[in-house]
Amino acid sequence: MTDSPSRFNQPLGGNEMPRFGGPATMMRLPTQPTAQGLDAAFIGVPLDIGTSNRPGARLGPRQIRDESRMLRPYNMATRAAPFDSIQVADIGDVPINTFNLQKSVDIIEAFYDEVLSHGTRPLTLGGDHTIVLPILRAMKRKYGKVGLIHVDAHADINEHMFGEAIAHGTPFRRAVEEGLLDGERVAQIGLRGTGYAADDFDWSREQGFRVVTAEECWHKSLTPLMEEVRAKIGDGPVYISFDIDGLDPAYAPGTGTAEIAGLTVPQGLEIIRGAWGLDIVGGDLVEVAPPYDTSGNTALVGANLLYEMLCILPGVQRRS
Ligand SMILES: NC(=[NH2+])NCCC[C@H](N)C(=O)O
Ligand SMILES: [Mn+2]
Ligand SMILES: [Mn+2]
Repeated sequence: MTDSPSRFNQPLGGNEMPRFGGPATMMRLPTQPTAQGLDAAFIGVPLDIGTSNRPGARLGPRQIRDESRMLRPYNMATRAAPFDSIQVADIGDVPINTFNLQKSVDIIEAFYDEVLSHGTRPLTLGGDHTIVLPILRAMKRKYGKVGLIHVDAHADINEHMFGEAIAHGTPFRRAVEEGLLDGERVAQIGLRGTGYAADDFDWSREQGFRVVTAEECWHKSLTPLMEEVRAKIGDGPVYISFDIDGLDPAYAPGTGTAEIAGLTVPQGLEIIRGAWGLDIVGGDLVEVAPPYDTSGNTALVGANLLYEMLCILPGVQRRS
């Protein structure tokens, strides 16, 4: 059966070009210089000068794109058909200034203002978690305050790091201070490890966040939790920020601030799939550090999670 040619961009097929060949874009999709005409865009932010331990996330976008060559167009678990439904492309990387974090934040913010001006929903390949702050600033100008589904081992609500307000451990405190988030519509899932004080997670709770520690997730499906999260998030715009270190280091070793006893990959999939039906305005997958990812499997997991975010975007049909 020969399908009529789609009016939407298609990833280059694994039987058209060997998976180890072809363009080095996300899912080997077409590329274009801006988000004009796109419903969704994959964007790389190759920044890691906000990291506090292992470096390397600057190489995350390139590695996630490389490992995304294994992805096929249809989601066999949810029957989502993103490339039959919406227009998607890879619009490349944000030209950050790797010698100046503040200037990079400004560059990222301006880049996402332009992307959002087209009504496009960005799916971002990080880079370290600092990048979510400028993205959320742009989101506020487009949508007003947004809800947040945040997967992470860390709350990333530090007051500062070495006295600096901007780093990968501070973005969500800055976001609350700047009025970018609707605290009552925020869930942080996977928090764990050691802290600077016993009440480190309480600041999130004081903002109205639903804090789900890793211990609360152990040994169970997260599908029931996502029913609660969907009810909390409601109908308003919501952003997904997925720090790959929310997963256990056994499944995602290639990351900069690994913490033991994290989420499984199936639980990560349940979280994203459980957001189906929400008004997802964008998402990111951050903190993949290829120099510590000798097998490439951390980047492979990241690529799959970004694909799952694509599959739950508004407008993406599911095949009956
Ligand atoms: N996005 C991240 N990986 N954040 C890591 C922050 C680490 C932790 N908050 C610390 O201060 O040590
Ligand atoms: Mn983290
Ligand atoms: Mn983080």
